[in-house]
Amino acid sequence: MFKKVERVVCVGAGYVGGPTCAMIAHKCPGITVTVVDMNAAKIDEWNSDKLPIFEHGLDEIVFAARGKNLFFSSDIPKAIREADLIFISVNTPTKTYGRGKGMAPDLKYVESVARTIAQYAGGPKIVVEKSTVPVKAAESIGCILRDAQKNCPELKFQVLSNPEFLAEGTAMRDLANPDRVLIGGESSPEGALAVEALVTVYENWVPRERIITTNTWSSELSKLVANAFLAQRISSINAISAVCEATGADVSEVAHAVGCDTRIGNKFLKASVGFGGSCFQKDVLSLVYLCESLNLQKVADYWHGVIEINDWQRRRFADKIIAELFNTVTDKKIAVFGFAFKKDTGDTRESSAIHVSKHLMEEHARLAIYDPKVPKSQVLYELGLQTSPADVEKLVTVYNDPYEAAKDAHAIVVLTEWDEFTTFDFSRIHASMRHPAAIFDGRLILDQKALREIGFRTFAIGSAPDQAYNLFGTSGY
Ligand SMILES: NC(=O)c1ccc[n+]([C@@H]2O[C@H](COP(=O)([O-])OP(=O)(O)OC[C@H]3O[C@@H](n4cnc5c(N)ncnc54)[C@H](O)[C@@H]3O)[C@@H](O)[C@H]2O)c1
Ligand SMILES: O=c1ccn([C@@H]2O[C@H](COP(=O)(O)OP(=O)(O)O[C@H]3O[C@H](CO)[C@@H](O)[C@H](O)[C@H]3O)[C@@H](O)[C@H]2O)c(=O)[nH]1
Repeated sequence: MFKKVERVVCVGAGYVGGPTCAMIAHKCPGITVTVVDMNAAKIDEWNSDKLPIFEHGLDEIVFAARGKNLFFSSDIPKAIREADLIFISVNTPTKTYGRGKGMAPDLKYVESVARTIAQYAGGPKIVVEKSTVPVKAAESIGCILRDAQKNCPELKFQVLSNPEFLAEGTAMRDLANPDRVLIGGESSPEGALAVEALVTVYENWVPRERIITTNTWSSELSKLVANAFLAQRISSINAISAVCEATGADVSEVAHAVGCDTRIGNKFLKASVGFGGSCFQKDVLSLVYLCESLNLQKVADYWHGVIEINDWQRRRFADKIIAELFNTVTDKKIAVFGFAFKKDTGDTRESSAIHVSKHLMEEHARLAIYDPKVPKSQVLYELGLQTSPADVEKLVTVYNDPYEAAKDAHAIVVLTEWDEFTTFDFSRIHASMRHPAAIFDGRLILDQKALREIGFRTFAIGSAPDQAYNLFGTSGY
């Protein structure tokens, strides 16, 4: 029933759908790939010279394949009709209303795509969940598709789970050389054929031993668990960063010493002002909600601790800034360096910068925000959602020049680990600031000693105040 895959469609032209399909088109010249989206403006951008998202290496691949075997279109019915295999790669944000509000993922977009496929398929299709979904979501998609089969016997569907593990900022590298590709499917002969059809697509560039096949529910759950484990490592080291600050241990040294144990490993142990991004919080909350729904409250509480520590770390950092600026930031200009949730992306979803900025705005600080990739409109939009447009208007200015942002500021707060921040002329910056001038490094990227020699008061996550300089007390938190 499922022949060799020649036409792939991806519904959802976002951070996952765009780069993933660009990579498939690049690696599989024999496959025609069409990416569709209900947002026509976004499709226009994908068809333009300025793509809607920034990832190293993405432009080159898209510009080379576009119009040959890679297409971006708003004609969803046509694309679905012509496809052999359809990726569902739409957003699954945390619900903001109703049952499961603030915890469960909103599956309305996934369901809507399933219904559209049911309506326009016209023949056999392999439907692949690429979106991150709770366990058993494939069952709901299958149910909608099976219902359509009742009136149209030529329709045949197999639903697979194929979660995506790319990280933003390194998406093209991750896609070109994944640690693993995970495919879950039914154990029936038809299911096995569908799994094999998708394996064949990935085999164009991923070694077979790195393609893992499992049952559908293992695949869906593994995605949530992978993100929960990664987020847990960050919360673990961030919890330890507080112990370091109180004791004179240094969190980078501790992370290095601990991470050298090959059983633990050295990745995802960088202390920070808290993890951000569209995935970690959403997916850990989704796991917590799942556990609660299964009456596994102890397990739910355990994973919820990861989120609690993350919120606490953001708050703790903001409180430290306020305490060290003599317990008041009212009307003080504070330069914020970095607004994206991590370097090498313009994405601000759930960025810790939003939360730290919000806490400082509640204390009436005047924020001067600089980020090399995040547009002004996006900064104002994100902060407007958290506070009020009037407060944003009054308290926030977005700068294109970091030196202007720092001029006359009482402090600089580093919230994203952009490489360029380490290249700034901090002597020049110090000279232009109000004194005593302070730097709060929430990403551990700056040379504290060099900054102190220039004359800055410094604070870095996870390191105790330098006793030789004795610039900060231990008060405040
Ligand atoms: N962003 C990441 O780094 C990442 C990595 C791995 C997995 N994921 C998961 O992948 C999924 C997609 O994430 P994303 O970051 O690409 O989201 P996104 O918001 O960037 O893109 C989703 C796109 O889907 C479109 N869409 C929604 N409903 C639609 C419909 N019914 N028909 C057509 N188009 C529709 C939206 O217009 C949007 O352009 C999520 O489940 C996410 O958790 C994301
Ligand atoms: O040691 C570390 C590593 C990361 N972070 C922060 O954690 C957040 C997430 O970073 P990262 O995981 O690199 O980026 P994402 O794009 O959110 O990718 C995660 O979420 C994706 C969506 O599910 C998954 O596909 C990826 O595998 C998973 O890494 C960012 O704010 C980072 O600054 C730290 O604070 N310390």
